[in-house]
Order: sequence, then structure tokens, then C-alpha cells
Amino acid sequence: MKITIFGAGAIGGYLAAKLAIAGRTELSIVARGAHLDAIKASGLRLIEDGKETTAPVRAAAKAEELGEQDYVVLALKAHSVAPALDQIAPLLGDHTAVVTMQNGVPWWYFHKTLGALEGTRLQQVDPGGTIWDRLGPRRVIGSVVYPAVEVDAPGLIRHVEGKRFSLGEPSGEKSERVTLLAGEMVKAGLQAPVREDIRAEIWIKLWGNLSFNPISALTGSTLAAIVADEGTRMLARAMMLEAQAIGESLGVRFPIDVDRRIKGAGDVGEHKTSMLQDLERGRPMEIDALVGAVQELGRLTGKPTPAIDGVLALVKRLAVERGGYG
Ligand SMILES: NC(=O)C1=CN([C@@H]2O[C@H](COP(=O)(O)OP(=O)(O)OC[C@H]3O[C@@H](n4cnc5c(N)ncnc54)[C@H](OP(=O)(O)O)[C@@H]3O)[C@@H](O)[C@H]2O)C=CC1
Ligand SMILES: CC(C)(CO)C(=O)C(=O)O
Repeated sequence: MKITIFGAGAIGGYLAAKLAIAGRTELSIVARGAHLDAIKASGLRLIEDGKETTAPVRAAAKAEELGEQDYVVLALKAHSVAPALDQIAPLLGDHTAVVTMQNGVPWWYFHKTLGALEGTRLQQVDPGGTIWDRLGPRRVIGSVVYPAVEVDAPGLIRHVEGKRFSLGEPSGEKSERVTLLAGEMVKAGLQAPVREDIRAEIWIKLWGNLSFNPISALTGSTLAAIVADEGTRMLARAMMLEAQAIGESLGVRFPIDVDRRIKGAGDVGEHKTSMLQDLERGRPMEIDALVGAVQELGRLTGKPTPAIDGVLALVKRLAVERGGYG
């Protein structure tokens, strides 16, 4: 099985290291810059459970070096996918599946929904519909990524916690391609449940990301602090209820209520969201995929989003001022 992980940063690097150490697949990565140089020189290093391991991965600067794959895992930030389309193309044959590992609303959301919005291209995550047109949603295996991982230095990945990558076909089918991939991930020591309704799980993760992430970037607060403060907790709750109304109008069933989701986020503790971490490191924030796309879904479904609109306007302004608008 030929797998290439395109964008082997924190999440892609972790998955690549686990699959490479298991040694059962023909595993490659496409990376760039000092990270690529370090991996080529010394292998991909992973710190997990206090132990460092070096994973033997084939690392390339250009996809042409690797050719057509059975699976391409896109482990880029959401705003990095469209600019990378030309570089991804050489990896794609007729049969190649593409696994999308971005947080937020996925660009393929309206593929195989069979609803009134079937085929809609979401401009916030896929401006002009170019990802849809060039990658093609028929290739897609969706995912929800739970591990917390960081890149500590070029070539060095540090796993913090979590091993679950939920997978699912947009159609909900338990296809051979998703089952085979999940099997390899499990043999590599990960959890890879195959979901019949991956969108419902996307919404549960998104619920936290669309509210806590921008509030944390705006305030510099951890998850625990946002939940402890009544004002920010109620703002997050208002955003989440707006999002729930949108999701439900699209047929999504939320298996837990908003207060349980808020409690879950608070229980994570003194953790800085990825958006706050990106802001502090001067990196582009995933505003469009995590927040802007939910506002767009609100417009498409005719659901009001006053709290989301306000927070989105503020965090975009912050990003423009800091030069970090992805
Ligand atoms: N990290 C985490 O704990 C979690 C992340 N996620 C989600 O996973 C996704 C990936 O995040 P994360 O792994 O943290 O991001 P990272 O920035 O760590 O990794 C992305 C990698 O892709 C590289 N890249 C970008 N464009 C290209 C290109 N054209 N060619 C080659 N390499 C490229 C980046 O390189 P460069 O650094 O040079 O830009 C970087 O190494 C995001 O949507 C995030 O929200 C979800 C759950 C947890
Ligand atoms: C920590 C958490 C769950 C915040 O919602 C997250 O996914 C992120 O930081 O992006």
C-alpha cells in the first residue's frame, strides 16, 4: 500500500512516524525547508510517552519523486491546501484516495449529502471551488483528528496526547479503501474508527474550535480560563448554539448538549488553542475554515449568526493587524 503524507508537520509527522515504525506500508512524506533537511539528514524523530524513536521515512521535496499513490493524506493547515494543488497533482492516479485531516468545515462538505445544497463549493475553505474541481470529492476520505502534537524543532515531533483519527467516507459507506487504511493505522498503534456519519463528528469537534479558538486568540486565554469566566463562557455558548441550529438544519444530530461540550473543553485545562499558539508564533490562523465557513453555512441555510459574526470580525481584524490572516 503506497501512502504519501503531504505536509508532515505536527499531525502529518506523527502519523508518518507511526506508520513508518510499523513498517507495513510504503510510506513517504512531502515536506519542505529546514524540516525536510533535518528529516533527510537524521530521519523523522518522534517523542512519545517519554521515549524518542527515529522513523525511517522516505522524504521528498517534490511529489514527482514519488509518483502515483494509493492514499494521499493531506495534513496541511486548511489555508495551505489550495496553494499546494499543483504540487499534490503528481501523486494522484485514477484510484488514489485523498484523506483530509484539516480542522474546521471541510471543502467537500456538500459531496454526497443528497440535500438541497449538494455540490455547493464553500468559498471560505475552497475559494473559486478549485480544490473541488482539481482534487475531486470522489477521492475523499474524511477524518476528525484528536491527537495533540507539536513540532519541537525541525525533524522532531512531540506527541502530547491522544491517538484517535476517526475516518469516514462522505457517503457513509464502509468502503474497502477506508477499511484497509483504518486497519493499517490500527496496526501502527493508532485508533482509527470508521464512522458512518463523519459529518456529525466533524461538527462536535468544530463546535469547540469555532468558539474557543477565536476567543482564545482574542483574549490570550486558555480553555480553562475561558470556561471559568462567565462572560467568555456565555459568548462561546451563544456561538455554539448558533452553530448547532445551522448543523441541525443540515440534518446533523448532535449527540451531546452544548453544556457538556463546554465542560469537556474546560476539562482540557490550561491549554492554549491551536489558534492562540499560531498567533503567538506569528503563523497564519485557520480563521476561515474554523469560523468563516460556519458563517457561510449560516448564510446558506438562512440561520442568523450574530455572535459568530462579531467574534469573526474581531479575530479577522486581529489577524490583519498582526499579519497572520491565513
Ligand atoms: N497539531 C495538532 O495538535 C492538531 C492539528 N489539527 C489540525 O491538523 C491540520 C494540520 O495541523 P498541524 O499539523 O498542527 O500543522 P503544521 O503547521 O504543524 O503542519 C503542516 C505542515 O505542512 C507544511 N506545508 C505547508 N504547505 C506545504 C507545501 N506546499 N509543501 C510541503 N509542505 C507544506 C508546513 O510547512 P511550513 O511549516 O514550512 O509551513 C508544515 O510542516 C490543521 O488543520 C490543524 O487544525 C487537528 C488536531 C490537532
Ligand atoms: C484544543 C481544541 C480542542 C480547542 O477547541 C483544539 O482542537 C484546538 O486547539 O484547535
